[in-house]
Formats: sequence, C-alpha cells, structure tokens
Amino acid sequence: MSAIKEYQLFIDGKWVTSTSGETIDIVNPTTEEIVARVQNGTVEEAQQALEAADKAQKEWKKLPARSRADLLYKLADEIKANSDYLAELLVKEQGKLLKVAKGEVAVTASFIEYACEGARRIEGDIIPSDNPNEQIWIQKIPRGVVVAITAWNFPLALAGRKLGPALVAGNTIVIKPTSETPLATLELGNLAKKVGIPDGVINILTGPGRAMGNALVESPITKMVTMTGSTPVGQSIARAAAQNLTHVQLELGGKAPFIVFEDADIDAAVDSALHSRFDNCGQVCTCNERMYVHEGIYDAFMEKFIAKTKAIKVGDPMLAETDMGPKVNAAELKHMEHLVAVSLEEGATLATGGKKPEGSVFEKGFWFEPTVLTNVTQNMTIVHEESFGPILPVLKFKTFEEVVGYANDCEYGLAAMIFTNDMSTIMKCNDELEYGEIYVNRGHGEQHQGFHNGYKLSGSGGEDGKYGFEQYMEKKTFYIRHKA
Ligand SMILES: NC(=O)C1=CN([C@@H]2O[C@H](COP(=O)(O)OP(=O)(O)OC[C@H]3O[C@@H](n4cnc5c(N)ncnc54)[C@H](OP(=O)(O)O)[C@@H]3O)[C@@H](O)[C@H]2O)C=CC1
Ligand SMILES: O=C(O)[C@@H](O)[C@@H]1OC[C@H](O)[C@H]1O
Repeated sequence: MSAIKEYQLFIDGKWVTSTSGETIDIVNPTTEEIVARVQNGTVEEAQQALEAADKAQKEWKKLPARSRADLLYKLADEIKANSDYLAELLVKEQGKLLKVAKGEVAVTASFIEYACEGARRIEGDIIPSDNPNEQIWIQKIPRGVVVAITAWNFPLALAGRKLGPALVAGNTIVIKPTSETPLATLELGNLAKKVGIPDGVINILTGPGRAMGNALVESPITKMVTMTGSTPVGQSIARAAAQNLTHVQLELGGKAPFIVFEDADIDAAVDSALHSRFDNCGQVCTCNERMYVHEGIYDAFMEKFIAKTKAIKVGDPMLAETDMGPKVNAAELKHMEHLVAVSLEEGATLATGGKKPEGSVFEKGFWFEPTVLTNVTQNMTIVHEESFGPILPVLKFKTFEEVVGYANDCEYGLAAMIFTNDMSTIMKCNDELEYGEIYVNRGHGEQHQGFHNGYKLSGSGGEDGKYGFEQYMEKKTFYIRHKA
C-alpha cells in the first residue's frame, strides 16, 4: 500500500497545516481505500485566506487584463501537461472513468483558455449626457474577492470554470472544493505557484461546507459567491450571503426531461438517452433524469434502449473497456437503493438493474447497476426527486400538450432534451419548455460560449459565456463635465 499523502491548505501562496489538527479521509469509491487526507480547516483559516485574497487583489486588478490572461494561459498549459496525473487523481477520488477524467482535465484547461479570450472584451459604454459639456462613462470593474464552492461530480472542471473568468476580470479567489473530491483541485495550488501567479490570488481551502463554507460566504470581505451543488445548500448560501447583500451565482440541482416525439430518429435518440443518463454514473447536473416516449414508437424505442442499457459494462474505471464506474460514496449508493424501493412501492416496474452488481469485484466499492423503471406515472417520487445517479424512469405520452405539461411539472428548470424533426414542434418546445438549456436532437453537454443557466430551483445568475463572465464584474458610472 503506497503512503497516504496528506494535503495542506493553500493560503497566500503557502501550504499550511490546519490548527484544527484534524484531517478528512478521501476514500476511493472503487475500492473503499483511503487515498489521501486533507485538512479539516477552521473558520480562522477561512478568514486568513480571505485577507490574503483581499490584499493580493489590490495589485492583481492593476495588471492589464491581457497580462492576467497570459499567466492563466500558462496555468492552463500546466494543467494539460499534468493530465495523466490529474486524471488518475480524479479517478481515485471520484470514481469516474479514466477517459472521462482525461476529458475533465482537458475541459478544465479550456474553461480557463476561454476566459482568457475575454481579456480584451471587457467593454464599457460612453453615453452622451442630457447636460452640455458632459459625458457618461459606464465602466466594468472587478468585484474583489470571489469565493468559489464546488460539487464532487466534476470538481476540477468546476474550479476551472470559476477561477478562469474570476481572475481574468481582476478578482482574486478562495476555492473551497467539496470534502468528497478535493484532491485534483488542491493540485492547482502547485501549478499556480509554478507559473508565477502571485501569492494570494488563488487560495484553496478544505473543510466542511457547513462551517468553513459558511464562514467564507458570510464574510464582508467576500464580494461574490459562485457555487455549484445541491439546491438546499444553494438556498442556505443565498440566505447567508444576504446579510452583506453579496452577489451570488448558483448552479444547482436538476431533473431534466428527455422527450422522444413520434417522428424522432429512434437510433439517435436511444444513443443520446443512454449517454445522457449513464455517463459519469449519472452524476451530471444536466442528466436525462426522466424520459417521455411517444406511445406510437414506445415499443420499438424501448426494445433498443433496454438492450443497450443491459450491455453497459460496469467495473473498474481505470479500464478502457468499462462503460460505468461506481457512485461517489456510500450515502449516494443508499440514495439509489431508496429511490428504487420507493418507486416499486408506488407501482413502477423494474425493467433492468435496481441493485448492486453481483461478483467478487463488486464486494468493495459503491456500485449500482444501470436501472430503468417502466409503468411510471407522473405523480411518482422518481419523476420529481433528482436521482443524480443511474436510474431512469420512463413514461409514455400521446400529445404535445400532455408531455410539455409533464416536463414543466417540476421544481427545477436547468436542462431539457427533445428529439423531433418537426420544426413546428421544436419552436413550440422552445417557447413552452421552462428550462434554461434545451438540447434538440442531441444529448446534454454545454459549451463554454453558451450560458449554463438554471431556472426555478436550479439556480440563479448562470455561468459560462459572455453572460457568465459579466457576473464577475461590477459596473461604475462616471459623469464627467468639462469646461466648454
Ligand atoms: N447545476 C450544475 O451545474 C450542477 C449541479 N450539481 C448538483 O450538486 C449536487 C451534488 O453535489 P454535492 O457536492 O453533493 O452538493 P452539496 O450541495 O452537498 O455541496 C456542494 C458544495 O457546497 C458545500 N457546502 C455544503 N454546505 C454548505 C454551507 N452551508 N455553506 C457553504 N458551503 C456549503 C459543500 O462542502 P462539503 O462537501 O465540504 O460539505 C460542497 O463544496 C446535486 O444536487 C447536483 O444536481 C452538481 C454539478 C453541477
Ligand atoms: O456540472 C455539471 O455536471 C456539468 O456542467 C459538467 O461540469 C463540467 C462539464 O463541462 C459539464 O459537463
């Protein structure tokens, strides 16, 4: 057994051990072995990180945005240069497939590179005044210290998605990754030092969200909180931030409907539905959480879909032939078992899966079979509660009005997917589906230049693209009167 690495806190460019004297074990979801330990940081250390970020921001904001971007391009290059190491760390801490982990490392770098492209597009306005000899300037300026709080499903990518625009805009950042999967994110501290990002610009803390996270959110030093995670936690962050009216950007839970209309390309819809549910063991915020299939093609569609679901190879995420790894932890596994039990009690039928796979290789680890539930009705728990795992309830529908009503009968509003070739249906879906992101004739998967924006309880503010970049800046209006 290799020695268990103990990570420290990254504050003001230095690695420090927490005064708590306590650590948090990071467990490999595939083997249940401890792969590393991280600091159980204190609220005092949260304050130290915020003060370091505040001090560093005074100088960081004076750099031309292009100079800030040059340093961040180098960080992105270092992330790519360390892809194998970072990807294996992601597999060990989160259980995602190695090929998916390598994709996450690449997308982390590209999130940062995309933000760097915005360095020369921080544009304001010059507006004529109603008064003679006067101009009005509206400038975009950095907010100050940004706190970034991230979830466990794509921990490194979520960190890059936030630190990129935050730092290009002239802010500094304190990142608190989830206590489940902090390792790859912590490695960013070493890479930041290596490329010469000034001390205090990036700070990375570990510790329980309810204490450390809350302390970061509540501080008056914090001028923006960007958080990705569950809706209940996002709501508590919004409440805590309210006392200072701190700007909050929240990317939260989802329950994406996947709608297959009668004229859909069935093979394309089957493949997209499969990947949009089971990739990353169903742990993607925009996942196909519930599927509606027109009754006219239901049998043909489901025959192909069930066959492909049964063919999914569950196993060691390090192996190329594996299609799906384990859930991230025991609590999530228990949640899967609970949702299946409730669904069956409520009258659903188990078409495939529904339990831990059999075999000695699955004795250790948080494994769950790809699961499909049929004979599901709209009022069932599984149609409304996010599973964030490999469980897919399938319902039939007859009419457009019926399925749009089902799709919108939801407290979330992040993503929706539809398959149809009828332009009128597509445009009516665009008008009537209450979701911030709609994918037409393809599965989920955002792009940096889009806008990842959840309605209802899926979040507020949105991130990515030019509108996400705007969130990291304040505006200052300047009235200038000059002598005639
Ligand atoms: N919309 C989107 O883009 C995405 C949404 N998600 C959602 O995230 C959820 C799964 O991720 P998960 O990590 O379990 O989410 P959680 O909400 O449990 O945790 C998210 C982060 O918040 C921290 N946190 C917890 N309590 C507080 C608090 N009171 N104040 C400040 N920070 C706190 C956690 O720290 P700690 O872990 O140390 O407690 C963690 O870093 C799912 O609901 C999924 O839908 C996931 C990915 C993307
Ligand atoms: O957060 C999610 O689940 C998705 O937004 C995911 O995160 C980073 C990847 O680029 C997205 O697919």
